[in-house]
Amino acid sequence: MLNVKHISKVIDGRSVLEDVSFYMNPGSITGLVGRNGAGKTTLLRTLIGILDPDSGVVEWDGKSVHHHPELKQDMIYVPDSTEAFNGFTPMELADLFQSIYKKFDRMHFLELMDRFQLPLRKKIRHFSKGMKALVIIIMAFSTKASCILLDEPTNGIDAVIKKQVLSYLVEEVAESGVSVIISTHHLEELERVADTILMFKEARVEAMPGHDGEDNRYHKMQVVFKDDDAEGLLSLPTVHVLSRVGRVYTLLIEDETEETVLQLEQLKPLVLDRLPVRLEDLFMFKLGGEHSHVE
Ligand SMILES: Nc1ncnc2c1ncn2[C@@H]1O[C@H](COP(=O)(O)OP(=O)(O)OP(=O)(O)O)[C@@H](O)[C@H]1O
Repeated sequence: MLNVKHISKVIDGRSVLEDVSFYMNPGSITGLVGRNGAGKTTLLRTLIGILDPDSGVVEWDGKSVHHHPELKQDMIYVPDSTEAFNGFTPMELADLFQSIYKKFDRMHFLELMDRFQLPLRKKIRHFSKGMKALVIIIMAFSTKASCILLDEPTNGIDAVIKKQVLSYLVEEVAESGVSVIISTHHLEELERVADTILMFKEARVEAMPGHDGEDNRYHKMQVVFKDDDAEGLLSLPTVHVLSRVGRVYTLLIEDETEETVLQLEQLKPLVLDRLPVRLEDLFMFKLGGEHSHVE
């Protein structure tokens, strides 16, 4: 199990990680989201031991990752750029990984390369983005590491390959019980696969359940008012406006929903409908800033 305890990191005088704590169970997928420059890559690089935290500890199965280099056999970080691998063929890369990761499963690697019809002896620089993404992910899972950190794994790949990559991830996690962290800006794909979402804001991380992007604390409603006067609505402390187009408001309601809905009904709206909460709604609400909604 990965256990991150109160890690903090300052880079160039700026606090990038501040008292970050969370844990990750075996056989789970954790999504890491946050705005550009929030600190996602820094967190992944700190978890794997490339960067040292200024304070706090990262434990894998009870041992500090930073004090037990042998744990690196069981953890792998896949960066968002695969340029370093361009000069290799997949077979050459497999040889390299096998020399580093003692549990590297060559049969598994060959089976997957065959399943996804990827060439073994062609230089990776000649692969499409999608093929590159798949090879690197296959390579990571073939190491048989129990903790796999993926930085933007589906960047720039088309919807068909993305679906294949995500299905493959879910299958691997279910079968082999590995723990996976995926850092991504593609919120809709996390909704489908993540058990937990870690949301970055101002160097701090909030963990929330990932079930289809829903969070029990929040409910989404669409309201249409008879006239332009929605002052009553905006004065309700548990109501946040996600968007407004004319008299149509999309709202995120926090806690005490029934009471708030009663108050909304008293404003006699023309329409008051419940909508499913998407991860994107929570992202906009929590990370979008004060003026993120459409006026
Ligand atoms: N080696 C470094 N030197 C100086 N500043 C750095 C370094 N690494 C990261 N930073 C700064 O730390 C902050 C977090 O960067 P990081 O790459 O972790 O963010 P991110 O969430 O992964 O961003 P993105 O989504 O755009 O990839 C940024 O302000 C970045 O400029």
